[in-house]
Amino acid sequence: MSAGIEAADLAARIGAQLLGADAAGALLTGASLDSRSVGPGDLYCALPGSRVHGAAFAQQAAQAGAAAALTDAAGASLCTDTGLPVLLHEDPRRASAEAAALIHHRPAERLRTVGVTGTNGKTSVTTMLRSALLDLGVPTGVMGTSGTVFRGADGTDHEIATVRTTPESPDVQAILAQMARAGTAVAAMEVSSHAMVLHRADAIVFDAVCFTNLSQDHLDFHPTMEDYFAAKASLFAPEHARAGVVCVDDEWGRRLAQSARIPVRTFTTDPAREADAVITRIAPDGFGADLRVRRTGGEEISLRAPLPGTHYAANAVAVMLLLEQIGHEGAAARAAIARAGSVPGRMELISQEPVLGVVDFSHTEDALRKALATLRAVPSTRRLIVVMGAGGDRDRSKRPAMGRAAAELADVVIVTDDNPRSEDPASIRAEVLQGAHAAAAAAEIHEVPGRSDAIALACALADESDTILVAGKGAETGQDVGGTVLPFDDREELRRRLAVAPPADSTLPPHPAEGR
Ligand SMILES: CC(=O)N[C@H]1[C@@H](OP(=O)(O)OP(=O)(O)OC[C@H]2O[C@@H](n3ccc(=O)[nH]c3=O)[C@H](O)[C@@H]2O)O[C@H](CO)[C@@H](O)[C@@H]1O[C@H](C)C(=O)N[C@@H](C)C(=O)N[C@H](CCC(=O)O)C(=O)O
Ligand SMILES: Nc1ncnc2c1ncn2[C@@H]1O[C@H](COP(=O)(O)OP(=O)(O)OP(=O)(O)O)[C@@H](O)[C@H]1O
Ligand SMILES: N[C@H](CCC[C@H](N)C(=O)O)C(=O)O
Ligand SMILES: [Mg+2]
Repeated sequence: MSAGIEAADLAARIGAQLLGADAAGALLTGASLDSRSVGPGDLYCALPGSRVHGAAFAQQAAQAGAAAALTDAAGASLCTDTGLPVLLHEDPRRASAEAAALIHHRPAERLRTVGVTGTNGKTSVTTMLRSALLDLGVPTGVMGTSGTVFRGADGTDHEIATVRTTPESPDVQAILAQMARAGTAVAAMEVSSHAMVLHRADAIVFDAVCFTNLSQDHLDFHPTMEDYFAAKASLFAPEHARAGVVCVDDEWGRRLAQSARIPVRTFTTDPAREADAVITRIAPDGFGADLRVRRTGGEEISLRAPLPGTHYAANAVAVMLLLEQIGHEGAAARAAIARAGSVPGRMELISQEPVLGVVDFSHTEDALRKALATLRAVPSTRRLIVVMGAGGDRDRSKRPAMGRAAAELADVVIVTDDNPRSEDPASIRAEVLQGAHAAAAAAEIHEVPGRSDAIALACALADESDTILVAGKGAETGQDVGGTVLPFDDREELRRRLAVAPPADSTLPPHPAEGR
């Protein structure tokens, strides 16, 4: 089905006023809210931003072939000046999702959709879900931090290089349309809190949604944890989803289970708690774990988590419950989870001996604590060495908390850089170090500017039976310094320093390389 709707029809359906002579018949075949990616026939969504009004770029969008603009009163004159037909709406950001859905003929209704939210675990759960569904023979796509990949009905894999955890709504709708056209049966996507506030995942009623957990992050964008929670919780409403799965390990999840306006099933890693699925036993096995799970009614089932730690046990159960909600139940679905394999850059095993080397995307205090506690529990671990830092132009208040967590749980902490972006790397390190030094712990603390040198120091300090965790960047392939992204991959760097051979090809089509 090819995209397209006439401007007058679109304006009527989104409740916009249409301005411009001869505007009614303009055919809109795509949409974009960034003038730099507008193509011929697109609706340019000129939105008010935090820095500038998108209408300032309407001329550029018109030159690139836009067929109309969607904007608010503040952007109207700049848009009409271009001569383009203008759809005037009081909330153009919200309207752009609905407009893009209409232009693409509501793609979310042409496949099954799963949305995963929570501070940590979104990429892990969507990736594990994709692996399990592919194993079950279901052509599946994922959209998230690691980019977008999807399998068509003919078995062909496609890749789209998306950058955000949740792309902008016109991109989300265009990608879902591509998936639907290719015959993808299930689309699993990460839904960030930014996405909920900025209406990126509007105009989708997910068949199933999942809440993994909430802990401190993004307090640069959200004024309070309550606001951050409210953004994520808003996904659990009939206009966004039909059914949900909620981890009730933390207080936020318990509140969500009570307040959700859609039916939800709950799960927990705490055997003392009540839930629809309770993990009663986690038996580490290799670099994964065998789980026992108690279901409603008391039935006990077995499930394999492909990665270690209580958090990956929780993720495996989340995947099991999501599969149930989209019609894949029982032993076959559980066997597919067991075969799911690993998640790039998440507790990724780089070497096993003489040093256990692991790369993980822990970039919050909670994730760092989980990763360090998991590695501490590995019987072969003698000393635990962590290389970590915190991102620039992101929540500053998490930096000391991350430093403190590292110093409390590791024996050696090497504080280094992690995408300083526009900030001074030394001042970011100072904030992390302040937390590390404040910890009531005896950890040895080093500051090493330059991530490559930091990883080198970790490898030099490691003796036989020590464990190295390189935290924060996971599968990222670049280091953003002052807006320039320099090639950098923790996994390659650690492999090189430990003189480990790169892994054999995975059987799954790879995710596109993560940007930053
Ligand atoms: C904080 C945040 O999310 N800001 C988003 C917001 O930017 P803004 O309001 O500052 O936009 P602006 O720079 O004032 O520009 C106004 C408008 O002009 C447009 N523009 C601007 C310049 C130009 O040349 N042409 C053009 O059309 C912009 O696309 C925008 O629509 O609206 C823009 C699009 O309208 C988004 O691209 C932008 O995301 C920026 C890039 C961003 O970095 N977001 C990150 C923090 C983010 O979304 N992260 C979450 C993290 C998830 C997680 O970790 O859980 C994610 O989902 O990825
Ligand atoms: N269920 C979980 N609970 C807590 N921590 C987790 C969980 N799952 C994964 N983690 C930790 O969080 C890190 C990030 O995981 P993942 O990439 O899956 O999260 P995300 O929600 O997609 O993050 P982002 O917001 O950056 O997209 C992992 O490397 C791991 O350390
Ligand atoms: N989705 C997260 C990723 C953070 C990754 C970390 N390496 C950093 O740069 O802070 C964010 O944009 O906040
Ligand atoms: Mg993610």
